[in-house]
Amino acid sequence: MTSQKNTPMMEQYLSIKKNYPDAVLFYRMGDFYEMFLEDAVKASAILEIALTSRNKNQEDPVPMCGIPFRAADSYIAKLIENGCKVAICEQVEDPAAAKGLVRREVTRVVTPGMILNESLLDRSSNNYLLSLSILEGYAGMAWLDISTGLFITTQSSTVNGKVPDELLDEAMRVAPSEFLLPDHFRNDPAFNYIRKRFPSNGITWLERRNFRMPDARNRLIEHFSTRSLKGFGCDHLTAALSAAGAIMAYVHETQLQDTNHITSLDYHDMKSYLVMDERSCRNLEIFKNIENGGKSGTLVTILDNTVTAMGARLLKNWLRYPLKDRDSIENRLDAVDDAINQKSIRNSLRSSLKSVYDLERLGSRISMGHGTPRDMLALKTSLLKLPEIFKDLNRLSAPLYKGEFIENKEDVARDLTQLATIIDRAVRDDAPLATGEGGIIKDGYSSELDELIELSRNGKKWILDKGIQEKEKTGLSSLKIKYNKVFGYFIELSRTQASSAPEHYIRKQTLVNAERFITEELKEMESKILNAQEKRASLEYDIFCDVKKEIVQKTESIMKMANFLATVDVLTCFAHTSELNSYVRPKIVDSNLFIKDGRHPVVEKLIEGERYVPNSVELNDEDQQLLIITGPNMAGKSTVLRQVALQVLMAQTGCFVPASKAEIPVTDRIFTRVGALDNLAQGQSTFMVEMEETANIINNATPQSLVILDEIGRGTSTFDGLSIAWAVAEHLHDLNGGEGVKTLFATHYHELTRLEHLKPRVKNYNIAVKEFDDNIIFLRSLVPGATNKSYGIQVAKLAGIPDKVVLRAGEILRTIEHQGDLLDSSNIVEEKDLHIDVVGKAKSKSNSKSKSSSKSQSSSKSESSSKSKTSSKSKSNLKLGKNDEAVSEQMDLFY
Ligand SMILES: Nc1ncnc2c1ncn2[C@@H]1O[C@H](COP(=O)(O)OP(=O)(O)OP(=O)(O)O)[C@@H](O)[C@H]1O
Repeated sequence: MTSQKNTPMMEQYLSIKKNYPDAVLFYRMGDFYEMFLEDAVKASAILEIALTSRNKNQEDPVPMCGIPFRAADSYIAKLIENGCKVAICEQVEDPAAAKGLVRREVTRVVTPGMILNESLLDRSSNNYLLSLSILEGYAGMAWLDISTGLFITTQSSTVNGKVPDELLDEAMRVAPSEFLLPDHFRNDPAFNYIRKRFPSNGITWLERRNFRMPDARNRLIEHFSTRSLKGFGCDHLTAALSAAGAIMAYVHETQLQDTNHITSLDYHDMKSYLVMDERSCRNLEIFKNIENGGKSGTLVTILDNTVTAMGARLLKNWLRYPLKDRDSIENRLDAVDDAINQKSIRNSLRSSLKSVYDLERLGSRISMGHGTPRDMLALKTSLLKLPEIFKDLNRLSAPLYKGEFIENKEDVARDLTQLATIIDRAVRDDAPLATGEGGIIKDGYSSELDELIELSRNGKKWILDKGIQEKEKTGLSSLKIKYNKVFGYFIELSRTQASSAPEHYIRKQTLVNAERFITEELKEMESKILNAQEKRASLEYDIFCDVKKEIVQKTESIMKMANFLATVDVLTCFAHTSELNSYVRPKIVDSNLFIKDGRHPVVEKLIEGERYVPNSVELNDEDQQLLIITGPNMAGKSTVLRQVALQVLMAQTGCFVPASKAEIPVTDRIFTRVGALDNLAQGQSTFMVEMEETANIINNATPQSLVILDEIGRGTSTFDGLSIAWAVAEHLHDLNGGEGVKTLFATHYHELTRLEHLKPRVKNYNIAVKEFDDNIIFLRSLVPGATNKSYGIQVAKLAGIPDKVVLRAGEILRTIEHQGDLLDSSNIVEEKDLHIDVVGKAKSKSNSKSKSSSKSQSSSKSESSSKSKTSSKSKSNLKLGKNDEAVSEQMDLFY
């Protein structure tokens, strides 16, 4: 489009648009946001709205589409979901007062990580923007939730100049909706990881200068109005500050308004928390289930009985970062204990907290200039609940309820009481959502406003009264005050009385029977009445802004209180959930883990038609550090494994646990290798994922870790798998200079149970079942000792595999068990030789003589093949089930 052809409006549009090339520009025109050119083509397709054009009849029509400004939120949400950014361009002067084209400016840019609108956010989740930077041998990371002001940073040493895995894992845990990466790394393979793992999350490439030090640091200092960042404990962490400073630059660039609600930068010391990588979070179904990524069947849904949105978010953060400091864990447990014992206080607290709105997001919205009168009312309602809440808290004894960790507690309390009073005095209880039409401010707050309200309410009455007063004063009986569009209000006298009109009456019109006059007072009043509504709305808006300023000044106090109330909410929620589900207080110990009658917190709630069978587990550093757990499919091996991991996690979060007694040692990492979660979409095979996870465990587990291994080696040939499983079990036992690591190892490789005799701290357990005819009954209890049966075929039958196939599998299994050589197919009776008799038993048509001769032949064959192939480790040496001596013998070779 050439500039000669452009209208002034289009010129204005293009000059604004050029600063926001990667955003869809919402250009405000009256009651609509219009989009033009490529933006219109793109947005109309996503939003499914009509694409029209400006200058239709000209050679070069401009594609356009529009949406009503009142409905903008839902359209913005749809564009964001589709990976777009939206720049909102408003009219920044009154169109009526504007000379020529109305001035317009972009007032904010909405990106996936920069959402403030409540309707676009999940109340119980933080919405993070995360940035990464590499500087001077360190990788820094910072993440911000602009909707709550939570701002965190951390850093680690780089590995071969790259972002280390621990930081990338952390990024996965944070799960941001938008990444901010340095532009100069656009082609750096180190960042492929992010591109691969977060294909649907927006990546914004930011110019290098935003990450540069010392500018990044200075930006932060300026924002927090501090002299250094020492108070935040991160003044020396250059890479962390580079990442955080870049976030701040992006905030300034996109928000274009105050961000006072970002009151601190928290340094996240990864070493202070129990580490659980993203895969383990998935494996243990803490936040998302494995089946479809939804919330059902997750730990968080069982534990989350919080009553505020802030509490729900904090609970997730606590679960994401369980503590490692024993005193801090005990502090939380004390508080939960206290609230369990004081049921009536707890109930009263939870009922008060229910009336507390989302202070973090309210505070943020108001501070960024988006607050509505209703937000103020919500803030007031919440603040007015504080005295009741603190009265209850004072009746509890645990230190965490005392709010002692609220810095300058007295100032905060005073600030918030003042604020509640100001809002209460100023804002009407029935204030509207919007600020444009008045009806916000209470009578009596401002005499000027009262007069305006009085005028707009009683304007007509004033005129009527004025007419009566004038009539009385002048004694002119025909005097009337009337109104028309031409003159506004005027006084009308009959022709006969018109000559007696007082001198200050100004003649305006002569009619056949009457004369019309105005007076200065009447005109003054008229303009007051006619403008009253408009003036009232504008004065109310000014007062509303004044109240807003008061609130903004106290943002820090609001945020501190929000955080405190969220903590109280989570602690009382833990108490409520623990009582509801009969959890017990775990004893935090030094080394040995002991859980008596433990239950899986989720499975116990979800199983139907069966009672949950509790199980006890002990892991110690003397004689049972690595438990080999065998048992049939479906017996409950995975459930026991996960329940132990979840109990450790719950205990270190500060929650009670589902057991009759629990001693939990402070654990530094929980590693899990559970099931087969394919990462095919990311180009990794099931086996590759399994081995990567196993390698991660072997390389990083410490004596304080807990390792959960569920059937490793399953994704490859049985012989390879068994060998790997065996070697991994040995390695974990001998890890850390022989100290070993607490491990629960569930397996179908029964050969592994031999390790109990070979390694001092290995102990066999199995999940008991009862055989009954050809069926099994699951007893679900974990008992000492090994089992050597898988009952896979019985389970297949339970799962609905057709009888014919089940019977055939049984026949094959028996043959293999007797002959011992899987690959020698000549041992397997031909399928056509099988038939199913009326009672469902499979029989071979071959007579017993031929069967036994074939058996003896194959067994001698098997023996010779076993001998000849041992050294070459051929797969044909595979033995399954009871017949495992050969494999065990081979394993013995390693000792
Ligand atoms: N202690 C228990 N009490 C009652 N039901 C249980 C218990 N443990 C497990 N279950 C039930 O058994 C089902 C199967 O358990 P799980 O997946 O742990 O078995 P598994 O032994 O790991 O099976 P596989 O070897 O096939 O993976 C669970 O989904 C649950 O419904």
